[in-house]
Amino acid sequence: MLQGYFGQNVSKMCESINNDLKWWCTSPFASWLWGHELLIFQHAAAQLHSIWARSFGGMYKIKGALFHPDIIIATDDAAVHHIFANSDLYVKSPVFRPLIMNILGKGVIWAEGKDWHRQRKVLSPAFSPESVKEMVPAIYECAERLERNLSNLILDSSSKDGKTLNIVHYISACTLDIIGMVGLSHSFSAQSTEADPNSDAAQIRNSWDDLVDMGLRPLAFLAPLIVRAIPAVTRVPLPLPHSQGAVKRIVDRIGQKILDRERGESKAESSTQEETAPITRSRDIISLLLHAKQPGNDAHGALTDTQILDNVFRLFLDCLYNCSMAGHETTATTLTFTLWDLARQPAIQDRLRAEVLSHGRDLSYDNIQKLEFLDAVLKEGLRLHPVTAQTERVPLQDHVIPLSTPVDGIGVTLRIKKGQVIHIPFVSLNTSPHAWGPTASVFNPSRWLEESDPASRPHGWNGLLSFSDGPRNCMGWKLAVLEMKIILATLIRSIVFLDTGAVVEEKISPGLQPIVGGKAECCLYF
Ligand code: HEM
Repeated sequence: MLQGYFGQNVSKMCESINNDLKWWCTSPFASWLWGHELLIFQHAAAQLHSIWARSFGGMYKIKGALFHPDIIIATDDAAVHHIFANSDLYVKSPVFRPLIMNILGKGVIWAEGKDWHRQRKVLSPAFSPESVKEMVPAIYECAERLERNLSNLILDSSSKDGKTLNIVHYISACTLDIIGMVGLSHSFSAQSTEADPNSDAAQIRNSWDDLVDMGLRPLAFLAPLIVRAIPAVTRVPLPLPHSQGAVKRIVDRIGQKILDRERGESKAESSTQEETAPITRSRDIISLLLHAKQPGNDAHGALTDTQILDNVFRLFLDCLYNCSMAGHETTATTLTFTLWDLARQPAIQDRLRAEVLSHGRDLSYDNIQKLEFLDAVLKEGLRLHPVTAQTERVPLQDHVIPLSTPVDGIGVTLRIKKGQVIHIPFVSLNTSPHAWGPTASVFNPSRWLEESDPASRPHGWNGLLSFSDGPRNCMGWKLAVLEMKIILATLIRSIVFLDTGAVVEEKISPGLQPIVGGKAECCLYF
């Protein structure tokens, strides 16, 4: 029988769950082989955790697959805040680190301890408010290109009844172009209408599609479980790391080219600096990393070439696997889901369009900041569809976790052992009725415009866990938010998005994905 962590009554849970979970209710045991993990995989992202958290409270245990010890699911606000605040103690699973290293290299996402502190410090200036503001012209350029491309496609459509497009690829091409320009001063031309199918952008796109497809197959359930049961398997060339290896090779090659170009430029700069006025150094990420390597700059210590490449790579495949998604894919997926929400709620879409158009066609940076409803729509999209649907942490020593809701027989703290695997489902936290009220699962941007005491909100960015929390929160959140606001405002001012009526399921592969008929896609009608 499913054990509420603290032994709550299972019949209480049965009252609140829907029909397709009846099997679960009547099942006396978790599967002896798969524990509860197969069931969780078979459902929509974190769907079961949201239900179980309502029945068992903020902390409960599930049975691990392949005889893995029980896993704690944490959705208690104080506990989750405590875990993220102590990021040196609660680390990403050591078992999966070699896999992350194979896929992502030894960049900031893989690093722990002193290495992570150093890399994060070196990267931080690239994401300061001033640096992000400098990225605005590039973001506008790409957003307007997307608006033009979509408008032309709609106008060219021979059908009088409008046009249906899978919006995912268009938005992701736009955000790839943005990340190329702001991160690397590199143009991928992903939005070019005459795109070469062999171009880097096309290859990145194809590899990403392969990865998403693979994540929807049964192997995606098995692969991490096998790695967890037999960690040495990460040294065997498995299909999954191979597919990502292809992307890594592309990105390493681009990264190396950019590195050589930047090195050439810095040499040229230093040889002319004595004769001319000092040259303003570019603030893109690669330049910042190279700056950290300059002799005499001991502030952060020198990064090795491999670390520089790993961080370049990191830009493209940001958060992949452990926290999933590429820097551009995270943003693209959030936008896709938000547009889908707007397509299903035409009144909300109209209200957003009216707000954007009230500023004319001049969508300056300052004007964008003033758009309160746009801000509310974006927050609501991020709340309902956190692309990193869940994450995992493991304590390096025995520890005591504080709880916001005292539990009978346990009290206000929970003692946990070193090595205990803890899963934190962001989706469930962001849609908890306890924090967000009875309409927690409904797309209702107006909730952000209502008076509320900020202290009553959960921890995280505006009470959301979408960008995680604590010292290891998302480094790119300011860029992501600005980028999404500009793209959304640019599109909504001239295009009306309509729902096709297709049933879209949200699955994790490797981050949250819109899935229609077993395939990753989100079609909208224009
Ligand atoms: C909507 C867009 C985005 C979302 C929802 C998002 C979400 C997240 C989350 C949840 C984490 C923590 C994952 C974990 O610890 O398990 C993370 C980490 C990170 N994100 Fe993002 N991200 C987004 C966009 C970006 C962008 C555009 C960049 C940079 C270009 C970026 C850079 C990073 C970095 C560097 C980390 C690792 C931080 C560290 O470990 O110290 N993210 N992101």
